[in-house]
Amino acid sequence: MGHGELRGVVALDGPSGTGKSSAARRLASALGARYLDTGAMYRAVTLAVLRSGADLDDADRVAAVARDAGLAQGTDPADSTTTLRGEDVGVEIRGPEVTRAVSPVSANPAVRELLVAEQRRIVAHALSAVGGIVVEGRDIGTVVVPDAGLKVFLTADARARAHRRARQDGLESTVDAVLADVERRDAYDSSRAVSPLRPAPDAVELDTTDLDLAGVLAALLDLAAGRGLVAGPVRG
Ligand SMILES: Nc1ncnc2c1ncn2[C@@H]1O[C@H](COP(=O)(O)OP(=O)(O)O)[C@@H](O)[C@H]1O
Ligand SMILES: Nc1ccn([C@H]2C[C@H](O)[C@@H](COP(=O)(O)OP(=O)(O)O)O2)c(=O)n1
Repeated sequence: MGHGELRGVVALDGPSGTGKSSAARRLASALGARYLDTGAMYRAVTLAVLRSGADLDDADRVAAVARDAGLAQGTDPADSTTTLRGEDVGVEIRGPEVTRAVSPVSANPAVRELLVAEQRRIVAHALSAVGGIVVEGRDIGTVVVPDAGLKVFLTADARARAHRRARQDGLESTVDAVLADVERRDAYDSSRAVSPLRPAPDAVELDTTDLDLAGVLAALLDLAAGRGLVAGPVRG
């Protein structure tokens, strides 16, 4: 409230546990904008692949399952739903089976081509409907919306990210296991051939290790306002 309205696209990228989802959702809510969680889309396709029994290494089969999955991703920051043929899979896509398989599925070039096209369609629709959208993922500033008005690359120490993730999952005792998983997925996502995780040359890097969520939101609001992306009253 009282922050003004987002005009254009804010792209938030970065590794797991840096706070992309939390920050993107809050920023979109504060600025009356839509919110797109692209990781949820890769996770939902991964769930469809696991359910189909397809071999994760069978690139053609995985791509065919992705095309037939009936995926729909909502953009309401207060309730962003992910459905497969109308079935809400928001909880299941956060489970360990999907988390284990999502990196290889998201490295599939045909899957990326399909989802990037869908993400661009969602962005264009949001811009014409409400004028602003916050999009988070790994390749938003580099591939999906290279002309975004603001690109932010979130970072944080791996151990801080593992602590956040473990707390989120209610597994405080297994920080070391979560840390290993976070580091494995970072390495995989950063080294894949297609759209590897890396900051766009014109992205602003924001280290969230020592910031709480309110601090991250304040920094993002300042950056968006500084880029002239916020119309109307800016704070107070
Ligand atoms: N700056 C922060 N300080 C403390 N906890 C945070 C911060 N950012 C995120 N978290 C917590 O860490 C967990 C992972 O955050 P999330 O937004 O899902 O990260 P990402 O989308 O980058 O994987 C969530 O439980 C969230 O509440
Ligand atoms: N734009 C995107 C978003 C996610 N991915 C891949 C890489 C990630 O390991 C998985 C899951 O992304 P998600 O943001 O849900 O993951 P975390 O919340 O960080 O655990 O999807 C991607 O390749 N490109």
